[in-house]
Formats: sequence, C-alpha cells, structure tokens
Amino acid sequence: MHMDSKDKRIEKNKTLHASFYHAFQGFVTVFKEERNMKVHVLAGVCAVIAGLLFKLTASEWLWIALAIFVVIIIEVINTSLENMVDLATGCTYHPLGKKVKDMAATAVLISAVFALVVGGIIFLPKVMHLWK
Ligand SMILES: Nc1ncnc2c1ncn2[C@@H]1O[C@H](COP(=O)(O)OP(=O)(O)OP(=O)(O)O)[C@@H](O)[C@H]1O
Repeated sequence: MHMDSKDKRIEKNKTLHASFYHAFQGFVTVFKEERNMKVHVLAGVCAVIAGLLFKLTASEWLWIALAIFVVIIIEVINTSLENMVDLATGCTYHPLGKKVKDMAATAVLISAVFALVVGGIIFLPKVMHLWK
C-alpha cells in the first residue's frame, strides 16, 4: 500500500497538463498496486476484442463501454477509500475502517456483476448462434 513518490509538492495543480499528469499517475498507482485492477483491465480488453470479432452494433458497444468504465471507476474509488482508511487508522484495526473497506468492496462486486450481466446479454446469444 506504500507509495513512494518523488513528487512531494502539495499545492494545487496550476496547469491542465499537471492535472492530467497527476490523474494519470493515480491510474498507474492503482494498476500497479491492485491485482483486481489488472483483472478488470484484462477483462475489458477481452470484451473489446470479442466485440471486434462479433462486430457489435453501436448500442451494444455503448453498453460494453459503460460496463468497462463503471468497473474501472469503482475500483479506483475503492482503492482510494482503502488508502484513506489506512491513512486514518495508521493500518491498525478499526470497526469503521472495516465497514468502509467492506462497503467499497461491495461496490466493486456489484459493478463487476453488472458487467457480467451486460457481457452475458450481449455475447451469450452470439456465442450460442456460432454453435448452432
Ligand atoms: N484498518 C482496518 N480495520 C478493520 N478492518 C480492516 C482494516 N483494513 C482492512 N480490513 C479488513 O480487511 C479486508 C481487506 O482489506 P484490504 O485493505 O486488504 O483490502 P483489499 O484486499 O485490497 O480489498 P479489495 O480486494 O476490495 O481490493 C477489508 O475488507 C476489511 O474487512
């Protein structure tokens, strides 16, 4: 959970470039530190490849894109909350820390189920059709 950044400044971003740079750094940190994020990104890449192979319609692509982005956004928020809990508790046990982390994990789980449902509705009939 420890992040050793060379960038120690704490003032507000002064340029759009700096805002984008720090937002990108946030994504890189979640990707490096959270195994689940790697799984989500891999699943998203697989869905995009499958979408290209099955030549999805525009509305099907919109649902797939929504599912991919929702899961990734919730995972970023989950990781952010986990870090906040560790910061607030000093990585010691606290019942409220447990509540926050468990609820954030629930949000990730619900978003992943949503993505599975969307993927199932779009891809399952196409896969069944291939087998016929
Ligand atoms: N400071 C704490 N106080 C109380 N319980 C905690 C605390 N830190 C972690 N836990 C418990 O351990 C679980 C796992 O916490 P951890 O920080 O390892 O999350 P994680 O394994 O990275 O979760 P996820 O798989 O959602 O990314 C939490 O859901 C919570 O139940």
